[in-house]
Amino acid sequence: TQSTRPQRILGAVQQNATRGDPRSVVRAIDQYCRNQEWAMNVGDEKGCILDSVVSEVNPATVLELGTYCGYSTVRIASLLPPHAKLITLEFNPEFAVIARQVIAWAGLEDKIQLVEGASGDLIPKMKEQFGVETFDLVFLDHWKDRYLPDTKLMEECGLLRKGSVLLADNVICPGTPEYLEFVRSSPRYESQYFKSHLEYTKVEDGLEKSVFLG
Ligand SMILES: O=C(NCCCOCn1ccc2cnccc21)c1cc(-c2ccc(F)cc2)cc(O)c1O
Ligand SMILES: [Mg+2]
Repeated sequence: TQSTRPQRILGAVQQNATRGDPRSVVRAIDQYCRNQEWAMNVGDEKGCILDSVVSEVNPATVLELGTYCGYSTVRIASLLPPHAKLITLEFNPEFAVIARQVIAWAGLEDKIQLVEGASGDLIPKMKEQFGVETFDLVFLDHWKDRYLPDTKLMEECGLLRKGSVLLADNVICPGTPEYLEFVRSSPRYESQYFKSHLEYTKVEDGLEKSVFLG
């Protein structure tokens, strides 16, 4: 029976990455997706921008919306201080099955909690079910038309504090026009655009970093 793209990405990790070495997992996925078949990981170029923001924020609590195969999950978690926690939400059960194995290969299970379901349902349960107060960093990489409603929902649920950083992937391609308009015009956010390219291509894309001002 035909394998799926996520299954082939997991295979590339198991064949080319060293167990317990997150950076080798990241490298193996980038090499596979650049040389064999494209996949919607944040990728190496935007990944460097992601790394710099994670290192600058040095977050104790991270929320990732959109796990896919766990590439950015592993990339972020590999930079977190001890005892820091990353919660990642994935809607697609098949992606979740693969991501759990990629996260395990990287040896980062203790820092990462993968939760399956829709952000609109799970965000209101964050405090009671996952013991979260507020998030220091949120990486938005899920359905592009959910970035704005979920940002408003996180505000309403008291999950953002003065200084919380939102980092959004794909603000140009596929694009998140309503989200961009909101964070760039709202007095409650200080936004900055990091120009880059769509993963593994020459197409323009970028990350938008928005600091919640409270
Ligand atoms: O679509 C993309 N990502 C989203 C996946 C579904 O996410 C669904 N999803 C994941 C948690 C979650 C929680 N609640 C609801 C939905 C939830 C995505 C797409 C492209 C892309 C660019 C050019 C193309 F020609 C084709 C595709 C690039 C990216 O970097 C992306 O991230
Ligand atoms: Mg993306």
